Amino acid sequence: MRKVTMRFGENFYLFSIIVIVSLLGLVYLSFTSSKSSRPDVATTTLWLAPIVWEGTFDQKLIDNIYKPRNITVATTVFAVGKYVRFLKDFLESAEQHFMVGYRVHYYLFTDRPDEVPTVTLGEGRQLTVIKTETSNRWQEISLRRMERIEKLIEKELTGKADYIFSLDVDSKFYAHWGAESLGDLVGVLHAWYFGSSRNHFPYERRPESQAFIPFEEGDYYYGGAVIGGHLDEVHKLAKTCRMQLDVDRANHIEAIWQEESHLNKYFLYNKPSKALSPEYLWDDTKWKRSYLKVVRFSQVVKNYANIRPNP
Ligand SMILES: CC(=O)N[C@H]1[C@@H](OP(=O)(O)OP(=O)(O)OC[C@H]2O[C@@H](n3ccc(=O)[nH]c3=O)[C@H](O)[C@@H]2O)O[C@H](CO)[C@H](O)[C@@H]1O
Ligand SMILES: [Mn+2]
Repeated sequence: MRKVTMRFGENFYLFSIIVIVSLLGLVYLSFTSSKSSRPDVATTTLWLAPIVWEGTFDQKLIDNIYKPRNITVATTVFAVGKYVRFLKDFLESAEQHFMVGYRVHYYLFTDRPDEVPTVTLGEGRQLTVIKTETSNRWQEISLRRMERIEKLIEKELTGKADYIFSLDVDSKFYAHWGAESLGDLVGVLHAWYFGSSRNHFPYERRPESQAFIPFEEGDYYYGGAVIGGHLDEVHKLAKTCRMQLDVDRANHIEAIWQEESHLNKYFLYNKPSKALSPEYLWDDTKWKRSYLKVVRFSQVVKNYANIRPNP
């Protein structure tokens, strides 16, 4: 009889411990899984594409997915006229922070090949200089990128690269920019318009332009300085924007922010599969906001009158 009581006592003790440990486990799990790592910002778009912020991804897990695929990331950079002066900082900082550990092939378009600085590239990284003509209008230099990207993908990249990024050269990398940025079609949320309501976005508002977006439409304002994605998707984007730019040209109209306006129109009807937060396109002149935990890539301060061929 005594033995039975003892066994019951022991079992009860063990049972209580199991219950307490399980409860603590449940509390821990519900706490860690329901708590968003970034409650201060939206981390998905309304069409459930991720918005990439510091704290929303695990770099090791992402590298485990992309590294075995042995991918190549083509990266187009335009340095026409005096913009060659930005190349050194751009390339040196890219070698420190941009897609480190991945194969990167820079395609550098310039009218001044002799002025391209020598920058030591890491393993698996290369640079091809492509001579291109200049223009006496900066707007033209900027918007012509679409057609050059379109042709580059058609003539050069098929079978040689998997992803492509087009990046503004008047910029610098300050921190990690890795495979978390890859996706089928990738746009960046423009730092100056992030958080503004859409009627404040500087979309093209004249219906005569192919880039026209009415006031009651629009999701975000995307920056023209970063366009990315899978080769096929970026080819479709560049070709469509180039065709729309051609129609505008024939109608003697230039969209307010040139190819950036056409890009915004494109993204309105062809939603990006991933959006990069303003961490990926900040501006050195902009006051750092509390949501900005890290600046990865930022536009450097420039004297427009000094470097552009026209006002
Ligand atoms: C931060 C951002 O989203 N910037 C966009 C914005 O102004 P930005 O003021 O950033 O335009 P920008 O002067 O940097 O020109 C865009 C790019 O074109 C190239 N370039 C331009 C002029 C020149 O003389 N030589 C030259 O090489 C260069 O690669 C430069 O980075 O609007 C432009 C279109 O109007 C582009 O969409 C830019 O990407
Ligand atoms: Mn720029």
